[in-house]
Amino acid sequence: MAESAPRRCCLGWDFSTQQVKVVAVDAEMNVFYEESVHFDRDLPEFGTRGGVHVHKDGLTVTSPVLMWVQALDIILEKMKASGFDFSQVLALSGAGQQHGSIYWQAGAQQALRSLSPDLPLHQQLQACFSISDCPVWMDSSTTAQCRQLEAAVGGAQALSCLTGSRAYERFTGNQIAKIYQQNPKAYSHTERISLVSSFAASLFLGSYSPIDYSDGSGMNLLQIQDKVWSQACLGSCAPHLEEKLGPPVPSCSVVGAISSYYVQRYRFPPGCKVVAFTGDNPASLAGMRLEEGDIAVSLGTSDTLFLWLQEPMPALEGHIFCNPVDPQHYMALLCFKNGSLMREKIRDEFASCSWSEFSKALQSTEMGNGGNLGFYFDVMEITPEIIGRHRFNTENHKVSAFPGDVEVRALIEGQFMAKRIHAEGLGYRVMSKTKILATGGASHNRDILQEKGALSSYSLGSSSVALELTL
Ligand SMILES: Nc1ncnc2c1ncn2[C@@H]1O[C@H](COP(=O)(O)OP(=O)(O)O)[C@@H](O)[C@H]1O
Ligand SMILES: O=C(CO)[C@@H](O)[C@H](O)COP(=O)(O)O
Repeated sequence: MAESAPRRCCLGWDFSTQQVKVVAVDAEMNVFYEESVHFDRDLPEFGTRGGVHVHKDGLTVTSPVLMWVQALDIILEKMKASGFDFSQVLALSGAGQQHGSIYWQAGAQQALRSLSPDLPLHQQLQACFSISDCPVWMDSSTTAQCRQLEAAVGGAQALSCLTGSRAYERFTGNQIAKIYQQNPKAYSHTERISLVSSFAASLFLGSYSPIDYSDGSGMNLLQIQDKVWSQACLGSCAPHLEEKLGPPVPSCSVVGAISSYYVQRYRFPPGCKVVAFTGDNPASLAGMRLEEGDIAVSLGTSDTLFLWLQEPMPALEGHIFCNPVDPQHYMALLCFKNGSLMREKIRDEFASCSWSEFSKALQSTEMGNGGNLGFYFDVMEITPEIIGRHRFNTENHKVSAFPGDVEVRALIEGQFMAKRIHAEGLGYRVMSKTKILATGGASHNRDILQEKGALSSYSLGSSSVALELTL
């Protein structure tokens, strides 16, 4: 059999809530290789559901750090077994679920620097973390720390003007403050704190990778205009925090060459560059080549809506992050926690656990749902803070249930309506030329996307909305 010609490429990694994924992209921007490891399915020994552990209080949500490390081992071995030619990889970068934090124990940098190519990473990094279960973006247990931080800087709006967001429970500064207050020993044994993105980059770099401006904006710690850590915020959260975070860098920085571990074990070229990893939403803004005026909807575990901004407009709802492409610009983001997992629940309850039945329900009902409206928040929502299922019939009376098909449509219409209402609250206007781009797992479902386009046109009346799909 003829050998195929070597294909120079870059690798893109995604350490998201439910899985680790990789794509290889060639010089013509063709994605010619994809692989993934799904935490619940492929690493059942960690006992996660949807990639996380929800604690008894219903508010604390964590993920095991060694699960992420082992997922990387598995995916690299899968690539090797498939004959993937690592020697052609010129550079790699990637994304991580935002806000999650990793606590490297004293001595971990040394372990990272002296990895043996004979062993998988997870066997060598077992003793490297002072917190084994890391807080992730779904956590909402830090309300007390949020109020402390806002009080320390002169209130919610003042914090938003400084860091781009009022205090949010999942934002990393508040998570660090909770760990310092509740587990001071683990905090003092920590030599470095990474975000999921900079943690993943560190695994490839074989030393600590810096936090980038864009993902760093999701911490309530970074002054988004000056791009430096806010001394007032650091001081309010925990002592010696600046040295544990390290200086932040622009999102496009080359942070170094790949660790010799990968050169020896997988035959990566020694010059393979590691470009700073960033948050999954900033990475989507960059990867979807979003332009000013466009709006992107990501339908992953969370649903998010984001756009490119020239000037920051910090408010009490939503977030402003540093832009990952142009450090002079910004991006606005809204995050909805009841995204794909809520859709899966309604699918399981009303559409026989099948996406094709779910699609049939959407096809068999009319846009507008005969006046029936529903808002579904099985877990405490972020935008806005609300919980429960709320259904209203055509007479605007609250009801406790809809027929199955109506329920499915009410969920999808309610989700897109909420996105639109909150985006307009941020000052964003859908105009006749607005492109709405979609990404994330549920964007593969054309019937769900149909609703996105239809709802935009529907609520706009005569405006036509171009729907461009990025699958
Ligand atoms: N055909 C489909 N229709 C609707 N949703 C889907 C479909 N296929 C996958 N999904 C949803 O996509 C989600 C995963 O999306 P993904 O963007 O990969 O998430 P993450 O990056 O957060 O891990 C799953 O939870 C699943 O509900
Ligand atoms: O909290 C946010 C954004 O602020 C989430 O969007 C996380 O970044 C998780 O992303 P997914 O795993 O859903 O892609």
